[in-house]
Amino acid sequence: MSQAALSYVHPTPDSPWGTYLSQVDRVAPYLGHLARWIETLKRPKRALIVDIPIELDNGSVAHFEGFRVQHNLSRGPGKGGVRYHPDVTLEEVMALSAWMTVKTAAVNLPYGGAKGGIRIDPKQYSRKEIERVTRRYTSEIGIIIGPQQDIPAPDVNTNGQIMAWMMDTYSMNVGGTATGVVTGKPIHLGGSLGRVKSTGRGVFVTGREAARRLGMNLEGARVAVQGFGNVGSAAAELFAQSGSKVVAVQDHTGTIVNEQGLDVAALTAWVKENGGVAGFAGSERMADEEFWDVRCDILVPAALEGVVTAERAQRITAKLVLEGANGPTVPSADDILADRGVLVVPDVICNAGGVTVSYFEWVQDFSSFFWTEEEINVRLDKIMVDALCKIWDTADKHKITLRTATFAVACERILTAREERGLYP
Ligand SMILES: NC(=O)C1=CN([C@@H]2O[C@H](COP(=O)(O)OP(=O)(O)OC[C@H]3O[C@@H](n4cnc5c(N)ncnc54)[C@H](O)[C@@H]3O)[C@@H](O)[C@H]2O)C=CC1
Ligand SMILES: O=C(O)CCC(=O)C(=O)O
Repeated sequence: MSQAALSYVHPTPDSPWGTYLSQVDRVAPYLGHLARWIETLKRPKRALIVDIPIELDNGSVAHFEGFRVQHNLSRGPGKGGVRYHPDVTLEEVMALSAWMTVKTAAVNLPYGGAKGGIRIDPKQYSRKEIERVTRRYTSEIGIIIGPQQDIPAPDVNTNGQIMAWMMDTYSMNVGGTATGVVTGKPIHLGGSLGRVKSTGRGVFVTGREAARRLGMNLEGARVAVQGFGNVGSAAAELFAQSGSKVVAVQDHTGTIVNEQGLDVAALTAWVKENGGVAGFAGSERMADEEFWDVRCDILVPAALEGVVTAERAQRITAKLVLEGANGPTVPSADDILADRGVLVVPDVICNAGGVTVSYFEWVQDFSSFFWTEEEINVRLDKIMVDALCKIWDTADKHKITLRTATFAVACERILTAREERGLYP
């Protein structure tokens, strides 16, 4: 019997939750007897909405909406980042948490999926105000997070400092230092070497493997990157180090191009100093919409959801799309790219490097024994390559896209755990 749709969200075909539901529907034929559990994936286990009141620096009081959604906990504690953005909604956080469930299973980490967010533009607030927002949010979601329950991490507009405040607030509330409650922390507070660049590194590793299988040489390959934050900048740096030419970069301040290849190290320093790519000396400015027409071999969307629309999918010149962002491609665009022979390495495997090194951080925190950066990068590389290999074989076997294949591998693991744990009578 088909189940009623959730009453508290109203997804459209291209909205984040609508996109996710369509991805789940596409995997159903490949799940065999486990398909009877599929409804589990279509509703979050738990969604918490919190009010975050803080005193602003000018003495007035402001309220912010905060969310923490635990989509699925069948394979272990919840895991997933916290986003600070003015457009955050419950529906978006639900989708992001669901993609975490699929992602952690795709790389076989012992986690479920969760995500959090606060509806705030952090650029409008002082450091002290952001600290107050973070501490109040952490206290409010403290009833459902914990090293064995749900472990937040950085996402858009959050970073190691915010994780340090979250760790400190949670620790104060439980009465003892609990480093394992969040990952992506500063190194001297139990953070892991390699975590900051791990998501971008994972994007590069899956890109390198996909390019090899496509017979594409990275040396001289033209790369366009949307989003030059944690994920986009680290991926761009590794492509540049491999001899690729990063010809275009877009962020919230504008779009820049250089036919000869941008100096990625200099651009990174510029963005750190100036807050965005606009005005970078070694480049020309381009109209934002033209980014999607840039002649390139590899396209890396590494900003926000829903940017690869059906219309843009017709124009993209790349042969390989590496989804650094979560949910950048809407389902209709996915179909167009597949028909045009453009290979998409989907978010749920492509950007899994971050959560993989978060897992390493969590393990290191529990054992209080820390690994070298080389050990971390070698282990990360192996996990990503092995996972992609299994997904590729599944795609070949069923003649399906890498996205549906990733869902097939992951959902089999999630629903097997669901079945083995059973239902409480
Ligand atoms: N940080 C992490 O470890 C992980 C992040 N992701 C995903 O990667 C994506 C980027 O995350 P981060 O790099 O961490 O965030 P970030 O906050 O470090 O950077 C975000 C980037 O997106 C750009 N951006 C924002 N709005 C834009 C717009 N309208 N047009 C073009 N660019 C825009 C910003 O200027 C910035 O360069 C998100 O989808 C996130 O969920 C996925 C896995 C892990
Ligand atoms: O590092 C983590 O735990 C989660 C990172 C994240 O939010 C993501 O992969 O989208």
